[in-house]
Amino acid sequence: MTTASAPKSYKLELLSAYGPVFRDVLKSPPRDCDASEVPIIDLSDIRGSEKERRALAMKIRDAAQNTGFFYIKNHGIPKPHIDAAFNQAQSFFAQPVEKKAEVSQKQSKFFNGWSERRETSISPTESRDHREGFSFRYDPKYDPESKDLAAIPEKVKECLRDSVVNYYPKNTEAKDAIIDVGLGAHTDLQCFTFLWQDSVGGLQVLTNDGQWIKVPPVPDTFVVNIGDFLMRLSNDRFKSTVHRVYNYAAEDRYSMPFFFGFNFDEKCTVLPSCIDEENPAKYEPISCGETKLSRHESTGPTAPIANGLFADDQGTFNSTFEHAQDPADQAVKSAPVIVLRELDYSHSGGYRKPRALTDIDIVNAQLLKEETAKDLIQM
Ligand SMILES: O=C(O)CCC(=O)C(=O)O
Ligand SMILES: [Fe+2]
Repeated sequence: MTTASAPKSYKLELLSAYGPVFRDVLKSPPRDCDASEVPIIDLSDIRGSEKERRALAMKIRDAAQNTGFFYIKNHGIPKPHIDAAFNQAQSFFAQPVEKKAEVSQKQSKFFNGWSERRETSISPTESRDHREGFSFRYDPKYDPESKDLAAIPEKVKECLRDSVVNYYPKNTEAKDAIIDVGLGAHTDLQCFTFLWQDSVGGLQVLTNDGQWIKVPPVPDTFVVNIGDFLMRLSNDRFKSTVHRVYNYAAEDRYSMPFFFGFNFDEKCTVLPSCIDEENPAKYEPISCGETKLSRHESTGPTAPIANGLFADDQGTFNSTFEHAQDPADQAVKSAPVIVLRELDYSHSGGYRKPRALTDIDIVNAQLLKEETAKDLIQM
């Protein structure tokens, strides 16, 4: 008798500006990255001779075209500033939930503020995110250290500097237990991200071959990665790479990403220098604000809970389940139903926009057989 071999890969659903995209991902465990995949680039030459600056620019270009992730060292950001920010992050998250709720992201029009554990679900294929975040936007107006605003070039003034501090609580399960993802698989939306991570580890990056690789902390470096808007600007020359976080450690993990990109009212258009006869523009101009809004709507508190099951344009249900481990979903175990929230998507303008917030008993609505519903709930 032949036994069917277990599939070696699974489909990972990702959110993009045009709706869901899928990647084949190997089921093999994450392996360590090597220096060719995520190089450490020394920025000391940034103020060197033209030759040195060119050589540095080429290293950055190669890394941006290869994995889209690299470390930078000798970046010039003073250690006391980083330590002070890290201390603030720890003190903020150590406060009681009621205190943090006073600055809840739910009250903000622009997605600033605190998001609680399991509030977001950045990856439709994975569990809810087991992390807390605090999002804010840098504005020199509120900077306690006055800055010479005239020194900032006009073009850069239009850019947005979004920041988050992330807190991934320590793992209290057994080392080999299946745990929730800290922050699910995603690409960053803006142009590029500078990420400071503490010494705990947990960041993983997806290679082109669909293998998760670990990008461990390297003292005194920042991780830099390319975001979606830079990938569009460069007509896909620079790679916006999928990444996620799992905190398997018995220690709390903190990270501080800084997203550099466009303001809400800007348009992201492919640069003329990245287009020629053989490489026509792959992307239409898009509104940065709308894209950002649509991403937040799809990942925030109202994101689908029974992720991976959604109707396509013909109303057919596609099952792309990988995990449905969310205890909130599993709470419906007692009944042979799966309640889908926010089932209804419009595809207007190429964005995946939630149109309505609905609770649907999909068994009663005869969209799913009771047996299948039970199987899905048990997964
Ligand atoms: O915590 C990390 O290492 C990564 C965080 C991240 O990817 C994000 O906030 O977009
Ligand atoms: Fe990210």
